[in-house]
Amino acid sequence: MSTVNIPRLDLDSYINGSAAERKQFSDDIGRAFNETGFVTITNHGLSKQLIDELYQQVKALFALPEDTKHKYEIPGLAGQRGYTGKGKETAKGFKTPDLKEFWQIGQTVTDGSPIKEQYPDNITVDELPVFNTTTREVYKKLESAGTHLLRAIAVYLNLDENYFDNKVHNGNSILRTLHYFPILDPDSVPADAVRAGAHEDINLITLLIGASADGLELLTREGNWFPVKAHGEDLVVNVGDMLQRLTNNKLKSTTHRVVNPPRELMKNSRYSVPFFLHPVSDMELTSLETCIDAQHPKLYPDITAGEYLDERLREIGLKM
Ligand SMILES: O=C(O)CCC(=O)C(=O)O
Ligand SMILES: [Fe+2]
Repeated sequence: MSTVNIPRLDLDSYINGSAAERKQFSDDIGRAFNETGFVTITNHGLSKQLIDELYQQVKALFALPEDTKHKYEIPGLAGQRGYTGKGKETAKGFKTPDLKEFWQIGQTVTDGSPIKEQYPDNITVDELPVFNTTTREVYKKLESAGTHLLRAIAVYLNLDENYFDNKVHNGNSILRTLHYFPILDPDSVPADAVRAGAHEDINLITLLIGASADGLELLTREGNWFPVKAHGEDLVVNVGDMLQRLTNNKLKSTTHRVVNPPRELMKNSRYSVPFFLHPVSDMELTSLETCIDAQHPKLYPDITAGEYLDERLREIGLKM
C-alpha cells in the first residue's frame, strides 16, 4: 500500500507566528491540498473540555427515544436543520442509503444582516438545553478556525489574504453531528450498506472533530483506500468540491468514505462531527483566472454556491 502524506500543521503558527512561520504554514497546507486534499490541524482553538462536552451531548441526543428524534425531522428543510433519520442520505451514485443518522446546525446571524432571511432557523432540542449552547459554541469556533485556514490558502493561491473573509462571514456553513448506529444483526442490512459511501464534500473545506475513531479512509490518486488518522483532539481538514471548482482542480476534493468495522464490532456506535464550511449563497464559484492556463484549461461552467448546493442536495436524496 502506498503511503500518503497527511501533514500535521499548527494553526497557531499561522495566526500568531512570525512572517516565516506564516509563509511555511501557507506553503504546507497549499501543497497538501494540491497533492492529497487532506491535513490534520492542531492548536485550532477548541479545548479538550469543549470537545468532550460536545461528544457527551451528541451521545445524549442520539440516545433519545426514536419518537422524540423524529419530532425534529422537519419536512422541506432538506435535512439542513434538525434531525435526519436512518436511511435518508445516499452517497451520489449509490442505491443503498448510508448506515447513519444525523443532526445539523446552521448559521446564526447576529449582526442584523439581511442575509438572515435566507436561512431557516435552527431547531433547538428541548430535552437537551446544553446540546444547543455547546453546538453553537463549537460552530463559531470552527467557523473562526476555518476562516484562518482559508486565509492561509488565499496566500498560497496568490490572492489577497482576506479574499474569503466576506464570503464565509454569515455563510451557509453546517455543523453535522453524526451517529453511525449499532447494528446488532449485520445480516439484517443490505450486503452493500456502509456507514458512509464514497463521496466528495460539497462545500469549500470540511473541519472534522473525532475522526480518530477507525473507519475514515481516503482514495489515493493511485486508486487505493488509505486510513485517515488524527492525533488526540486534532481536526482533520479536507478540500470540498466548491474549493476544487474555484481553483480549477489545483486543490483536490478527495473522495473519502467511512467503512464498516469487522462484523463483531458492528454493534458499537461511531460518532463524528464534521463542520462543512460554506460561503454565502451568492458567491461565484467561477474558476480563478490564476488557475487557468494552456496546461490547465477551464474545467467547469460558472455557477453560484447556492445553485451548486441545491444541485448536490438533490443528487444525495435530501432535496426533492
Ligand atoms: O464520519 C466521518 O469520519 C466522516 C464523515 C463524512 O465524510 C461526511 O459526513 O461528509
Ligand atoms: Fe465527507
